Amino acid sequence: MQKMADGNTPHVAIIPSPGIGHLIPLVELAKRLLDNHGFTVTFIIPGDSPPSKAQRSVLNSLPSSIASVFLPPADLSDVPSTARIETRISLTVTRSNPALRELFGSLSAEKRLPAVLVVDLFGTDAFDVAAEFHVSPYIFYASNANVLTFLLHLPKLDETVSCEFRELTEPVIIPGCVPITGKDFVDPCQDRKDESYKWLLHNVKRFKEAEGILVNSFVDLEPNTIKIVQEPAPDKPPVYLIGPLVNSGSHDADVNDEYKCLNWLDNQPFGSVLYVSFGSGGTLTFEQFIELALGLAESGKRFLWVIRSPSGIASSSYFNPQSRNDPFSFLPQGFLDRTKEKGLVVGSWAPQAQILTHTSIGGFLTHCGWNSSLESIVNGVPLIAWPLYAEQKMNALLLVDVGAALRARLGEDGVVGREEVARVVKGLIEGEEGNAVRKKMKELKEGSVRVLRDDGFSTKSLNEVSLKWKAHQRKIDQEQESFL
Ligand SMILES: O=c1ccn([C@@H]2O[C@H](COP(=O)(O)OP(=O)(O)O[C@H]3O[C@H](CO)[C@@H](O)[C@H](O)[C@H]3O)[C@@H](O)[C@H]2O)c(=O)[nH]1
Repeated sequence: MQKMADGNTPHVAIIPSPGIGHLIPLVELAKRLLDNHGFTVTFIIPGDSPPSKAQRSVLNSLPSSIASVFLPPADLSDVPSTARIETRISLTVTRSNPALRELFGSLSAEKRLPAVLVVDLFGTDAFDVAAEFHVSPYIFYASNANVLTFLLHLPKLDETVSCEFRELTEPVIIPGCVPITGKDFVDPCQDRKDESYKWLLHNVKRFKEAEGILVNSFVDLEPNTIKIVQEPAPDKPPVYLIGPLVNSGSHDADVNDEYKCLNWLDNQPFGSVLYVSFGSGGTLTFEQFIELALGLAESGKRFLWVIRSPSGIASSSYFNPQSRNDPFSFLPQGFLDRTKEKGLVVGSWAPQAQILTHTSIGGFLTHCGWNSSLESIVNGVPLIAWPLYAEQKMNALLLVDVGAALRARLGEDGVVGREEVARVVKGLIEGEEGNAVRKKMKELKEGSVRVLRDDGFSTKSLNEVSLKWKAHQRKIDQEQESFL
């Protein structure tokens, strides 16, 4: 355990559920709470195995006033290996409650109990422990207000729709949301009999127990949704838009890869390179991997592609971004030679935050993970949406709807063919449609700067939350005093 909060300093505990995509924005939240609001922060990390290299590298990069406590691994030995990621993530948090209770017990004995516990989408069972210690429960929703609105509506959909959502023939209209077909609902909703759906519903039903929900989005990106999601309603906690909180470090990138990527980008023309990456865990099928490779080559455009060994399960690298096999061995024969003038291919992990700020980058082909989407937006980099799993199809709909992304279209066989890859890549980098997206991205980038100024929308929202948290800290401190 690293240094922990001193008594009397406002103290927040954060539980990121497993997955780097959940940890990274919470780390940025912690830094903001420390720098702008004088909080000390303790990360409490649950897992079902010892912490990964990626987790350690992210947490080790933090200032010493942000502490980290790794809870003992939760026992998931009875969970089938075929269980979906949402099931594993939720169970890990739920089964870590005894260890969390013990930790809060010792913090309380030392008068260092946090005023607030922040969890993410899959962490609401930790509210049981928060309630026992009078710690105020909050949710940090790491994706956008559009998907949050959908999730808040999910219990009602669950009651009113009897078939599988994917069988619905009409798009579902939810006030404040982009119209959405059942097939594009978040992944765990694709099979209502699966445990992952039950866990999602379980967590979402507990959202109402939170004192507030913080969302990593900002007003310019989804103005209509925000108006609706912030309207007070029974069973809906106040919603605060505090984003964009984006990755500011290179974390797990290999230094050689980091140097290779940035050095290569230094030698490319301004705005010419398409960055291609599917986040911390996304993988393509072998067939799709090949079509993407051939399409990139056929486009004739420059690209920086982060590859991972293909797999039949799109989220197969979620808990461990590193490929088990050599991903280069799956590339079409002669590919690297054929594209060496135009392309750079790196394995598994790249310094994405630095790449997206580089002036040679002209576009980002992304799986629409929300962190990647925001990192692109704050740098004004136009997107090609290529969603894979989780809530990424909903993110893609939103990004295309606001004009921030072009969409790579699936063929009838469910694969994006090489011609389509070449079409959409050329369209983004040099086409008229690319210009429109670039223009929109410029506006969004400006908006993302505005909301984070001293008097900006997101800054004011976080100020409001911070005042509430400090008031609760005083109450907790008084309670602890009166026990003496
Ligand atoms: O080579 C890489 C790949 C990723 N990253 C970083 O890792 C993060 C990836 O986050 P994200 O783009 O959101 O993707 P996932 O890791 O897939 O995120 C999970 O969590 C997100 C937030 O809840 C969801 O939006 C996604 O659907 C879900 O898969 C970003 O900060 C990237 O900068 C790197 O630095 N280098």
